[in-house]
Amino acid sequence: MGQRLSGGRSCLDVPGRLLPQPPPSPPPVRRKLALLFAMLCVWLYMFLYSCAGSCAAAPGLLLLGSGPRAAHAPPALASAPDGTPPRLTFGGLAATPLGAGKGMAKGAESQEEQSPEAPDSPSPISSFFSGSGSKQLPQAIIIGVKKGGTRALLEFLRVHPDVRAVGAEPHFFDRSYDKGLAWYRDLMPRTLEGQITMEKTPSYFVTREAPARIAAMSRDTKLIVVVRDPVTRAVSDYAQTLSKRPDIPSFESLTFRNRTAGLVDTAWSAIHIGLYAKHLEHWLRHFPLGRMLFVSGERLVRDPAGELRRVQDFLGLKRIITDKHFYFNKTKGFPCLKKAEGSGRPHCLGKTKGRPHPDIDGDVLRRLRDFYRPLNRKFYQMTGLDFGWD
Ligand SMILES: Nc1ncnc2c1ncn2[C@@H]1O[C@H](COP(=O)(O)OS(=O)(=O)O)[C@@H](OP(=O)(O)O)[C@H]1O
Repeated sequence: MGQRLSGGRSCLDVPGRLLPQPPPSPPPVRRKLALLFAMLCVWLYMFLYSCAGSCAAAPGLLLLGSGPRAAHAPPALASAPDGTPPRLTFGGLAATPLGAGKGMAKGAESQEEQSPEAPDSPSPISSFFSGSGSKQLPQAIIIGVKKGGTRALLEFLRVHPDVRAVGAEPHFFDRSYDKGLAWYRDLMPRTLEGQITMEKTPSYFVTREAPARIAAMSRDTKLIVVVRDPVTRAVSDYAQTLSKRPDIPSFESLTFRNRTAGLVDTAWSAIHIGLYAKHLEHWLRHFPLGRMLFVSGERLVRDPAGELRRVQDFLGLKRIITDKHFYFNKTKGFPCLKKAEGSGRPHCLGKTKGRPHPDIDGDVLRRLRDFYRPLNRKFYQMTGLDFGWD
């Protein structure tokens, strides 16, 4: 103490810099700069927030720069005033470039293989906005059919800024219904005002309980069914199973209950799914035809923009997805996106879409065509659309 006080210094003599001092007031220029920066941040936040719903709709910004938006068009397939559906022909359409298809074993699961085109992880831009908006139950569902081209349709639709969709198949109305609608809603991506929430689960179309369950959620739900020649579809289904279980019996032996008698085994799921008229009857007990849109799987390959136009009209969306969004990839043998949603890079569907189909005995295919013909005709009548499979 004495030491500290020596030299004539007391505690009171400690230099001012060691005592608590009030913070120096920032010079006016720095204060103004800080204020300006804060205002800039607020403005930037508001700008980006509004962009999530509106700027993205401008094709020149986040899409392809594909020109002005087309005007809203009326639904292409509105029913006639007397309730009879209009007739639209898909006749003369070529089958998929790879021709005849593939199938699956009796009772085989109908879940889509996990593939890169079923992304659950949001794109960087969606992650940025993941905090905004709210989760809604889907207003539109792609309910089928398995191997019809459902993944291609959903991936193409996702390019639309007003469509938000779950990547993986939720299988809520067939496998997880007991989990409840809150669970289902929680699977959905967040949407902003004016955006449509969608999902696809192709097995719904053949699930007996699905129509009533979806109607109980909302009778206004829009239902999309991608249909494909049931014979090619069956072969495609078989090829999928064969790729996982190479030891399954031949397509020919699974097709018939009694080959000599020409008795087709309708219990085999690859055949059963193609009984479109029968499945549609169940849906029409719960939904009017006007709530359903039938997309031609063949035309989705041949003219994706044409089918996407019908789908956008049906969903009440602006016609933003056009032929400018697609190119034909010769190696893949299918149309691909010039710029995929989120990445902005060219994007084809993965290897599990567009597989080579095994060779099937021509006589078996002919007999299957004969089997499906009357059912296809009934389906054309019910939908008012001729898909040209015969
Ligand atoms: N653009 C494009 N690229 C690749 N594949 C396309 C495309 N458009 C339609 N398809 C056809 O989609 C068929 C698979 O149908 P799904 O996606 O409905 O299959 S699944 O039920 O989800 O497993 C798939 O069937 P396979 O050719 O038998 O593999 C394709 O023919």
